[in-house]
Amino acid sequence: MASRTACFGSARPLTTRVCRRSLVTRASAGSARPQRKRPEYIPNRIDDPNYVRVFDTTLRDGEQSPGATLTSKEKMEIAKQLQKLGVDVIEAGFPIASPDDFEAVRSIAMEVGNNVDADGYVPAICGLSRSREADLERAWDAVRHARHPRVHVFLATSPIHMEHKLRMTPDQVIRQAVESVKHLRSLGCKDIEFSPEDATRSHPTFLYEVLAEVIKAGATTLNIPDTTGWSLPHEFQVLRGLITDLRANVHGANDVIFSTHCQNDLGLSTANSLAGAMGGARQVECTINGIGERAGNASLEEIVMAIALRGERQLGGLWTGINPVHIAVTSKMVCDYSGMPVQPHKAIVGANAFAHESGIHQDGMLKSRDTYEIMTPESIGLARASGVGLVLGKHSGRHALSTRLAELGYGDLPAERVAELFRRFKDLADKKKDIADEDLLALVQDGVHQPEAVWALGDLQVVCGSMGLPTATVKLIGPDGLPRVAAGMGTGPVDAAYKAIDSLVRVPARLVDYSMNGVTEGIEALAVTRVIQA
Ligand SMILES: CC(=O)SCCNC(=O)CCNC(=O)[C@H](O)C(C)(C)COP(=O)(O)OP(=O)(O)OC[C@H]1O[C@@H](n2cnc3c(N)ncnc32)[C@H](O)[C@@H]1OP(=O)(O)O
Ligand SMILES: CC(C)C(=O)C(=O)O
Repeated sequence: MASRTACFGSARPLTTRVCRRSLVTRASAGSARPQRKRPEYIPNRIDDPNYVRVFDTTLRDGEQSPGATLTSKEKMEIAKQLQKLGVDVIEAGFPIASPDDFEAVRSIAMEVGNNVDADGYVPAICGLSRSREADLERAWDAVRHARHPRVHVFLATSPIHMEHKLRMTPDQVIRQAVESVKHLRSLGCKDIEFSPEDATRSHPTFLYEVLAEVIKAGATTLNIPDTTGWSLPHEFQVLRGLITDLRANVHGANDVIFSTHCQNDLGLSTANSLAGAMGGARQVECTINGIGERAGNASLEEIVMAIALRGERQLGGLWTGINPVHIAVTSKMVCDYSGMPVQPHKAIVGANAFAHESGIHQDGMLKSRDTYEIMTPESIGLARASGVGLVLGKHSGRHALSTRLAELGYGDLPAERVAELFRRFKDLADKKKDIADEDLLALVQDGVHQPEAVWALGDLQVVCGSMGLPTATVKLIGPDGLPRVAAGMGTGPVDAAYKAIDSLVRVPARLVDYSMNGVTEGIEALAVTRVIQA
């Protein structure tokens, strides 16, 4: 236990240093690429043993999210953005699914798949296919004009899928998998990914057998899909054993890349993907914002930032070619085009990911940002909306309020005035969830321009509707501090209230005009009221 504490104690500052050096520098350099040059794209080999390929499947698995259909134009825009982000492989769709999907994959392969970026890099473009000749040919047709065309063929290997869905015996599955890989080879495809669907619920010896056979047939990437999100991270790490066995026993297994594809049914997709990478996978499949079938897929931004922040020291030196400064824009684009909103507390890209509402946190942030932030918003391409991202609300303290007031130009208010504003701010925050800048300005200006109160409002009750006369009952606290109550009737609720007030203050007047303009937004908004009496 003692050594564990020591380990965590010494790791934190180092992590922060890594973050500051490798991310903030990169973020401030705008669109600069990661400092290391990523290895050349070779289908079955990566020349840097620590480099993890990022395979983005937003346009395929992501699009399988119910309600997330993308048009071809939107897919093209996203693909271009994914290239900017630095993904290694773009799975652009499932070409047999529809003529439109075929066309989307084909045009992405032609355009993005041949667009050499400033560093001489072009992403591989991949099409998904079932283990059927017509599918394979359609997928190959769609991607073949890319500089690095890839076909991803899948066939389920778990007993439940083989028996109930495919209605095939294990022998038939092996034969069909091998024939598919060979067929792709015969078409001229040299970059072949094979996925034993539902791998994590497959029998380990059968899984081994299928993988060994497809390696011999010519597959270049072997993906281990956790199709139902069933796996636990420590189980995913046993991938190391599978890889070691295959490499020791199967000719050609040293020249293939292993991959993860983790669904999020138990919320473990990021953890499983990282465990897989620790186990030897050098490709991670993921989607922007974690969208995907059912509970979604592993989230690209989570995996990438975990590797960026912790890869150097805690993940054995792993790194990716992603330039995190493009994450925020990509996330927003996918959110807008897919219509899949990002939950506010989503890691990395949620609206609250860099927001601080509690007084103690805000105090810490004001003193030093790394008290509560392990990365900067700038590192993922977000400009801070204001100051250090403080959200003022009922848990905020004086430090945060004074800082925001100073940022709004009220840095020289006397201490008593700040104390009074703090009290009114807390009252308002009890009624209103977030206090916006406009709320604060209204509070400050209200105090500055208010005449001194002689009568104070105690309570007010108004009854009005389509039946009868509007009536108001008002309780006022007089100059002597004593309460007085009166009722009035009027042409409307405001007129009735003023009639009641008039009867108490005994300054006869007639309501001439009344208007109310919202200063802030929402149902708890502050408003400016204008009353003209004669
Ligand atoms: C785990 C995953 O995410 S896999 C990807 C899932 N994505 C999608 O399904 C989206 C796109 N899909 C589609 O547009 C359609 O399902 C199509 C065009 C692919 C197929 O449509 P249909 O021919 O009408 O078949 P349908 O979808 O109803 O049924 C699937 C068939 O494929 C078979 N099948 C499923 N997986 C595979 C596979 N990997 N290889 C070969 N056949 C398969 C099923 O057993 C079933 O066969 P059957 O018709 O002989 O019973
Ligand atoms: C096609 C495969 C990789 C897949 O999406 C899954 O198994 O979830």
